[in-house]
Amino acid sequence: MSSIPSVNLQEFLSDDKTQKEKFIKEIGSAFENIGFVALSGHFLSDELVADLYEEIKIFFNQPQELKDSYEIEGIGGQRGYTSFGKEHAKGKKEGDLKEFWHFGQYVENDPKLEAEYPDNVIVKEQPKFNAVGKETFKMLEKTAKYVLRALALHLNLEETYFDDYIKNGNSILRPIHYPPIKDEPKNAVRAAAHGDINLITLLMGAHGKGLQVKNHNGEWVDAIARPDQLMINVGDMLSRLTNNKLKSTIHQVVNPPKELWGTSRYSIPFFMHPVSEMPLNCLENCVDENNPKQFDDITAGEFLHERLIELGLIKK
Ligand SMILES: O=C(O)CCC(=O)C(=O)O
Ligand SMILES: [Fe+2]
Repeated sequence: MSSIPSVNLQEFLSDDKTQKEKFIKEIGSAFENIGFVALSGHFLSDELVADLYEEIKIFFNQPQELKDSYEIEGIGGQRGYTSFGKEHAKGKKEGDLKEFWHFGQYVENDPKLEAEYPDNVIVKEQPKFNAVGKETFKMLEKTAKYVLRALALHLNLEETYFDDYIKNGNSILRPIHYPPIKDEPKNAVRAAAHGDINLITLLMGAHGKGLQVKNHNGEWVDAIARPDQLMINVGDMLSRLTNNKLKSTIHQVVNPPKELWGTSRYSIPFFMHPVSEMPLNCLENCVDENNPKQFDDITAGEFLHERLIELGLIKK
């Protein structure tokens, strides 16, 4: 049995109060313990998922020169292409063995945020690439909104507590390509051990081996989802907000055994971020004598900036 619990979002969306409460309890306790859950009943269709994989595989297969023309200077890799080996985990000097693309927020009715966020980058060679990315972004954002509503109820907050913070939030959809491995990597893995920065992450593509999660005993356990499930985890922002009641669990993507070095891995995380002004100050009802406040007050924007420097994506 996998140590990552499974939940079905349709239970939360049903009119049956018992089903709804069951979902809240299950996801709440999963996030207080292992920090990860496999979720079915989301808003992505099989067709959309297949279309996005097709588009990103075409893109990552393009000549390096063409991909490099989509790497934009001065925006900390927040949109468009980031080349192989550039990002490293916090505290590590070796780059991860991956290249990736970033789709960002499609701001609606908010000129201030439109000016704050970098524009999405259009891939001219692939007419469907951007439309498919945008649709996937929207469906994952909608899924994440309901997951956060369930978590708000679990935390004894208003159900819609997160709604205004995530509307036009600084979220990122990141298709990743881990290329075939040619030479024995020196101290580098596909993705070194890290916690995610954001509120929650929704990951497509966790149905092959590779992703591992560190449990309470410090052991690495495989995190494998069924093809119809998204892997969802708590990020550092939500852990700070809840004074670590919800756990942002360290995870990594290991290199495959040598006989599989010739194969690529593709995965597509959606990092749900709030708007930069959201305070991540520990919630009052998560602090008491037994759980003293563990984190300094900070906004989401300040926290993100700090991390992008630590990951090597922005220079100080
Ligand atoms: O590729 C994966 O399965 C996970 C990637 C990941 O953890 C991340 O990009 O934050
Ligand atoms: Fe991650």
